[in-house]
Formats: sequence, C-alpha cells, structure tokens
Amino acid sequence: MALVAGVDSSTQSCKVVIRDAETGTLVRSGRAAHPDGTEVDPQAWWEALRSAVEQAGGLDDVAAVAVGGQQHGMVCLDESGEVVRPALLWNDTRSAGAADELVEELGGGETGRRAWAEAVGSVPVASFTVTKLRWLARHEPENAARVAAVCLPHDWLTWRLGGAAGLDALRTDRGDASGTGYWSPATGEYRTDLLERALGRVVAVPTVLGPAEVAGRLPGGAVLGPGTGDNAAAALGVGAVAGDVVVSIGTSGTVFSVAEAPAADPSGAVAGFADATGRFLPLVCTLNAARVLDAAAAMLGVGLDELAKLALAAPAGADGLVMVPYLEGERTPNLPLATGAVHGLTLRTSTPGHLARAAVEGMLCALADGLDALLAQGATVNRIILVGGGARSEAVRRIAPEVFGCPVLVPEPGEYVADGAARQAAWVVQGGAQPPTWSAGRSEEYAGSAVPRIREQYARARDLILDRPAAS
Ligand SMILES: Nc1ncnc2c1ncn2[C@@H]1O[C@H](COP(=O)(O)OP(=O)(O)O)[C@@H](O)[C@H]1O
Ligand SMILES: O=C(CO)[C@@H](O)[C@H](O)COP(=O)(O)O
Repeated sequence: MALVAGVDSSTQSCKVVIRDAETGTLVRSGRAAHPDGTEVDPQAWWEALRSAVEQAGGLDDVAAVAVGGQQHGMVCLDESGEVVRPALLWNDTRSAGAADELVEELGGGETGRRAWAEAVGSVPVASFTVTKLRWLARHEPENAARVAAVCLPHDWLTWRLGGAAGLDALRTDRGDASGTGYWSPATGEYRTDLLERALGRVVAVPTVLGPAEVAGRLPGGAVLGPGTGDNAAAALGVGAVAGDVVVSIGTSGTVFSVAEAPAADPSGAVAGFADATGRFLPLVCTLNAARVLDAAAAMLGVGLDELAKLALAAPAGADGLVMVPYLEGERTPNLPLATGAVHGLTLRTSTPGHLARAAVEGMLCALADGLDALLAQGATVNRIILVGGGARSEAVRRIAPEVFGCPVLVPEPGEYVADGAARQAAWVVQGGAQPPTWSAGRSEEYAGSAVPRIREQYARARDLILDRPAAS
C-alpha cells in the first residue's frame, strides 16, 4: 500500500494527514498549533509541521508529500536563504495604504482596479503579497534592501522539506502564485513589472509548476508535490466540480467555485485565483469567520457547543439584534479599519441567546454577500459545501440554509485542505491528466427555508459601519 501525506499549514494550526494513495483511506494524522498574531516567524510553521508530522507517525513510509498553506503571506529571504523578517500574514492589514497607492498608480478608482484585475485577476487589498512588499519598501527600507527572494508560506515549507538548496530551488503552483498580485492566472506568467513597482526592483520568485509536477524530494526520497494555497487544496479535498460552491469557515471565511475561465472582477470583491488542477478558482474572502464564534463564546463565557445551543434556542433574526462581525477590520468589503458592531439592543434582545444567534447570523451574512458577488461574476450554484473548523458548529450548519436560502451539504468533519494536498501528492505519484478518484466520505444535508429578514436587517446595519478609533 503506497502512502501519501498532505499538510495544511493554515493560520491557526498545522495539520498532517497520511492516506492510502490509491483509495484515499485515512491511515494516520497529526496537528500542532501556530502562534497567534498576523506577523509570524516562519520557523514557527516549520516547528509545528515537524511536530504534526511526528504525531502522524513520521514520513519515512510515504511516497509523496504536498503542502497546502494559508495564502498571500510574505516570506522574504536574503541571498543565503535566511528569513529577512517575520512573515506578514494574509490577515495583516498594515499594507492597506500600500494597496490604495498601487491602485492609484495604475490609474486610480475604477480605471486602476480594472487595470489590476486585468493584469493579475484581482484588485490588490492589504491581504495580497504585492501590497506587503510595497509596505516593506516604504517602512523597512533596510529589510527591503536585503530581500533576494520572496515566496509564500507553502512555498517556503516545501523548500525546507526539500532541503532548502538555494533560492533557485524555490517552487510554487498556479493556485498560490495567483494570490501574490504579481502573477497572472490568465497568461500563466509572472508580472515582474508589478513586482518591481511594489518593491522597487525585481527579486527571485519561485518557479511555478503545473498541478502534478515534482517540486523536489525529501532527504528520505519521498517526492514533493508542488503544493498549493489552502483554498485550492480544499477544492481538491472535497472534489469540487462545476456548480459546487465551497464555503469555508476557518480563520478566514471563503466562498469559491471551480471555473473553466479566469475571473477579473474590477469591483475587487471576487479574487480571480487559479486552482490546483489547471482550472480557476474565483473566490471571495472575509477576514472574520470562525473567530467571530470564538469571540462571541468568550463574551458570553461559554464554550463553542454551548454557544451553538444558545444560538439555536433563539429566534431566527434574533428579534432584530444584528452583529456586523468586522472584528479584525474587513477585506470584503474592503474596510481594513472597520470595527464590529452590535445593533438592535433592547431589553428583549439583551440575552445570551440573542447575542449568540446574532454572531452566527452576522458571520454567515458576510459570507452570503460573498456568494452574491461570486454569482454576479457568473458562477452557478447547484450545491453549497460547508467546510472548515466553523462548520463543526451545529448552529452554523442549521442557520446557514436560512441565510443562504438553499440547502447546504456538510461533509463529515475532516481536514479537507490537508486531504486536498494528499490527493495532489497521490496525483504526482500516479501521474495522468486528472487527480486520482478517491471515494467521497459521507455528507449530511442541512435544509431549511430562507429567512430573508436576516439578510435585510444585516444589510442595514452593515452600511452603518464605523472606523477603528486611532490607537492611543
Ligand atoms: N465545534 C466548533 N464550533 C465552532 N467553531 C469551531 C468548532 N470547532 C472548531 N472551531 C473553530 O474553527 C477554527 C479553526 O478552523 P480551521 O479551519 O482549522 O482554521 P484555519 O484553517 O484558519 O487555521 C477555530 O477558530 C475554532 O474555534
Ligand atoms: O487570504 C485568504 C484567501 O484569499 C485566506 O483564505 C487564507 O488563505 C487563510 O486561510 P485560513 O487559514 O483561514 O484557512
């Protein structure tokens, strides 16, 4: 039995699954936490990966490994391959001003946004690597001058697994490259002019591999797959096909589908990413998802299961109590300085159940806005597949159909990013034009009628959002 390993190096943790390459049967798994914060020393990811691998029984008997990782994070390396400064993650909003500058420089407003969308499929916001490079050039010129190569979290981990043999050995894939802001999914080429515009000069970037190309080898001989961004890996993990919309509730909330043609949304709501199979992955991302539930549970002094019970015991629409969950600012809509808010407090709605319900509904409404944006770009939705840590919440599963207005399918709890990476690893070993077919696990369908007032009252509150007060 040949084994393959898939890694999910996501925002909050690293997960490793080891599966049978032919059938996809889960054999072993492990996980380890990542540090908090939006600026992280990549060495912490390496240590978490080692610890998760050890918990999963090691990699000595696997034929191939692939890494899925949080997208966009800026990992800068110097001439000798040392990390120049801690990585700025996708949810670090300090480069919001740099994003505005870059849009301005390509014509500003609608013209600038359209120019970026046409060049790289997406309008840069603070999450994108290109804006982080501009921030570095402006705010840390000494560090910027030391940068010899820039790569992403999954690229760096793949490179380390392969022995880190010089900057020329850096590899990435289409999926993750498409989140940099200096690689075009439409042409499959780097836009070194945009990289230079951001940083002031061109530095080394990873070679972009095809979906099942070999990225290197572990010292023990196992083959390394190209890996990909965590959302593209999740699409592969759930086996998303045309008509599927995946809603992932992790640290980020994402809504995406697999498409045959690249997207270029000048409004900036939909990012026109590439996927991990040679296709495309139009995607909407919110900054506030599972942690909204964590925050609500902390406010109420309860655990996540109790939060779900409270939310489900409260009436749909929480009698008008609305939470706008912009706790870390927001990316879609692009409001990096926004704060969250609770509207509609009355004596009647001042209960733990109402607050719990408002948190779940608010988080889902932000994602439903994302679904609208995706549909406006031509996506079709035959079914919604709910994944990510937040999908473990019974309240999320039951309230989602009321907010999205259609049934949702919840695959059995699992690590779909790591699974997608494992499936890619199996593809690299087996070859062929398509990834291996693994039998899908059980899914549960959650049905329920739409409750339009949930989104109507949310939309009114969302439009009243205020900026963060200046730090004292
Ligand atoms: N039963 C649950 N109910 C609600 N949220 C949950 C539950 N289990 C896990 N989570 C949340 O899922 C999040 C982690 O999800 P995950 O998809 O692993 O995130 P990431 O990939 O961003 O690291 C955490 O914020 C955690 O609180
Ligand atoms: O920035 C995006 C997508 O564009 C995020 O989805 C990151 O890829 C982080 O994912 P999680 O760690 O929340 O899964």
